[in-house]
Amino acid sequence: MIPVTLLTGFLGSGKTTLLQRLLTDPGMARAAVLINEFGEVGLDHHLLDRIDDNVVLMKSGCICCTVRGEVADALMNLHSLLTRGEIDFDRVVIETTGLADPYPVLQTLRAHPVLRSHFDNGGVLTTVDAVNATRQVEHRAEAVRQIAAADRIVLTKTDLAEDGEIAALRATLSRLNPSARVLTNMDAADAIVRDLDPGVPPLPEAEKIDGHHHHHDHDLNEDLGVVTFSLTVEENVDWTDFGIWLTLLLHRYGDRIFRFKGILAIAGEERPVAVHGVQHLVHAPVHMEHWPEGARVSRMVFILEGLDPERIRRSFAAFMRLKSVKAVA
Ligand SMILES: Nc1nc2c(ncn2[C@@H]2O[C@H](COP(=O)(O)OP(=O)(O)OP(=O)(O)O)[C@@H](O)[C@H]2O)c(=O)[nH]1
Repeated sequence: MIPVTLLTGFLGSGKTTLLQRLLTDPGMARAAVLINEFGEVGLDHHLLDRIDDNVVLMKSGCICCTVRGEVADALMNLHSLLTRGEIDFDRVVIETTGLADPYPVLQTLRAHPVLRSHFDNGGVLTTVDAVNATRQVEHRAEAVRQIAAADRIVLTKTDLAEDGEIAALRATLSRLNPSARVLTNMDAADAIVRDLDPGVPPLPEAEKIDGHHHHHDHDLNEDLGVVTFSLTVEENVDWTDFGIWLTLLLHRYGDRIFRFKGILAIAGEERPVAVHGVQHLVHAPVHMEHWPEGARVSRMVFILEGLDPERIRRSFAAFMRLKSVKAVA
């Protein structure tokens, strides 16, 4: 399986600049790059030094309508070139336009009948502009979605921001997506590349979750805004029931669930099982070796938009017939 890393981030947040730097790392020597740009004529590829057969430019008028098809076609092309021995690559990086929601691309990778057997989720890397992100997060839903979907965040333009601004932004990021690892443009390319594949998603430490974060988003015009919250359960969870509950939940509210991650104590399983997903998409569950912090307690984290966390807590407790479900504040 070939990992596909999604490089996303708001307009002008430094995706191309970062990509250019990452491509100098030996770990990226055999990366194929897809660039998906908004607008008639792509420019970004001119900015990348390494223009060769492995860099494919996708032009996309309206990202929402065409991204799935374009990405799928481009990956299919890459794969047939690979099997014919015309090019060689061991990973793919897709740079999306600054206005893209990463979710459709993740979903394409997962659901496409052919792609799903060749390509794997290689993680979402989101660039966050230390100078402008605070404002973007307040006004633009895409910016929040990109941060929520991230496995790794790279803070860019930290050289232009005050220490206080950076600290405040880090606090905002850890509320919006407590489990994303945050690096900066000051980190060496190899440190960022080494860290690309998400593997088992790290869950936030309990103390990092600070309950309900209310964030007003003018575009969404939802009273509740974006809320991050977590649930803990002491009793074992029945895997089949959980699957049904999660399917029903995502079917009904997937659009409003930017991200969820969980470590579950499954009845009949010694080891913890990690689950995670983005909107309607659930990644394959992973068996972990150890319980983080030693305790066998199920924990789930949700990043919601316009959805009352209490509704999720109640539905989970009722459907699963569990008594010990707590929302962590
Ligand atoms: N000072 C400074 N400037 C940066 C940094 N990263 C990016 N820039 C500048 O910010 C501008 C936008 O960077 P790009 O890499 O083109 O951003 P992008 O996210 O690819 O932009 P779009 O594709 O238009 O969304 C360029 O002028 C970069 O030189 C950084 O870490 N520090």
